[in-house]
Amino acid sequence: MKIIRADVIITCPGRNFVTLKLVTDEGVYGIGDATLNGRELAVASYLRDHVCPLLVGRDPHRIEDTWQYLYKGAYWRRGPVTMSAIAAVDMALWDIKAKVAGLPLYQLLGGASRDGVMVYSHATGRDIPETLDRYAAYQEKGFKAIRVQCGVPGMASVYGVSKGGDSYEPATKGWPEEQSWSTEKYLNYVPKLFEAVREKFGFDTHLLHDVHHRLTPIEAARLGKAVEPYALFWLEDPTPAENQEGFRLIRQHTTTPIAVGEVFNSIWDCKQLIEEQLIDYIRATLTHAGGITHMRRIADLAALYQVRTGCHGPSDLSPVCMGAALHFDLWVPNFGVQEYMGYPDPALEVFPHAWSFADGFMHPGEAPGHGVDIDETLAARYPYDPAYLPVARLEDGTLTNW
Ligand SMILES: O=C(O)C(=O)C[C@H](O)[C@H](O)CO
Repeated sequence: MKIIRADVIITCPGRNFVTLKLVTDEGVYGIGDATLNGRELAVASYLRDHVCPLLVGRDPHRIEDTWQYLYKGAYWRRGPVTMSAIAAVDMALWDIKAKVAGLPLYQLLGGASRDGVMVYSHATGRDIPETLDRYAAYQEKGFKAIRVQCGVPGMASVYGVSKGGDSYEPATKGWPEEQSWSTEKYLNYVPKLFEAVREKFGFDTHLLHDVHHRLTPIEAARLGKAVEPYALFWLEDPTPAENQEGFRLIRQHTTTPIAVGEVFNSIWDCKQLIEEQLIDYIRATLTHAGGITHMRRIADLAALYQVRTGCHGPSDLSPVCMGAALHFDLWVPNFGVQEYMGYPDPALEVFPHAWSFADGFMHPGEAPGHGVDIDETLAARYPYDPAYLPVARLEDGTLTNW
């Protein structure tokens, strides 16, 4: 069996997605997600100009060899662009292998370790009452785990909260939006949100929150300690993780579980955090961290230290990533939770999928492969539309972490 074509498809059904399609001489094809929010064309070019020509003629079954060939063969290792491109190839190859076997992908990984994949969604509001209403609506839909984010008095915009109060999409057209940030206002307010949730809804649903890299280690330690009574499932990205030793300080002060890793793209980014047990959940995911082949290595390392997975799953990773991630989640022994923000209808139409949701759990379905396809005719109706993630400044104008 040979790969005879490798195409990159860029489409914007509500937001931009980059998809790699590998076609074989036997007519079987596979697709992989290569979307890197705000830098989509860099990965598309990496694939089109440097990877696709190398794939034509290769045996699609040699997934490991192809992974090593693209990783070691480039000489220049790691980084989000390279690793997203490798991930797309890897996902497409696993899709092909499972289709040829006539099996859903999770069966090739080792079979199901659970009946369904617990997913969390985002309850966000401009203020606490609005967030509580959204929380109630997600509970009503059956979610067992809910992330909460809300507006902070005195701050014009806050990560995770849309200005109109509807679903949150951070990327904006034109130049990156400039947002302002005050750690003091945030730290003084956010514990009140958790208190209100626990007071109104009790402790039965898992409660999550994303700090989105905004605090220093000692500030994060203070927050983790202050919110211990609300028994969070996790506090995510409390401080930027380039400085992995910084997490020691957080750990010394609080038992609030910590989740990190959505901006990671290789096992090397996770190594110290996992080996020193500085985190409880690893958030790397298939598209940005080298596909199924590499995520399995990260999860296996994490399992040695009782760190569980909590794959990143925002609406800026395509439904292809979501489908493949659900197969991974159904199999991975040290599974924790999977993020699921959902997608606008046009995206779900461009990417027909086999997954399902019921009562807080998702299942990848039994279709051979990863169960997500692309309708190329429909995709062509939604041309690429440049958009950027925002940047954040402190109130005095200093650029800070968004
Ligand atoms: O889903 C999350 O936890 C995020 O933080 C989402 C990120 O802001 C988003 O993926 C950036 O493109």
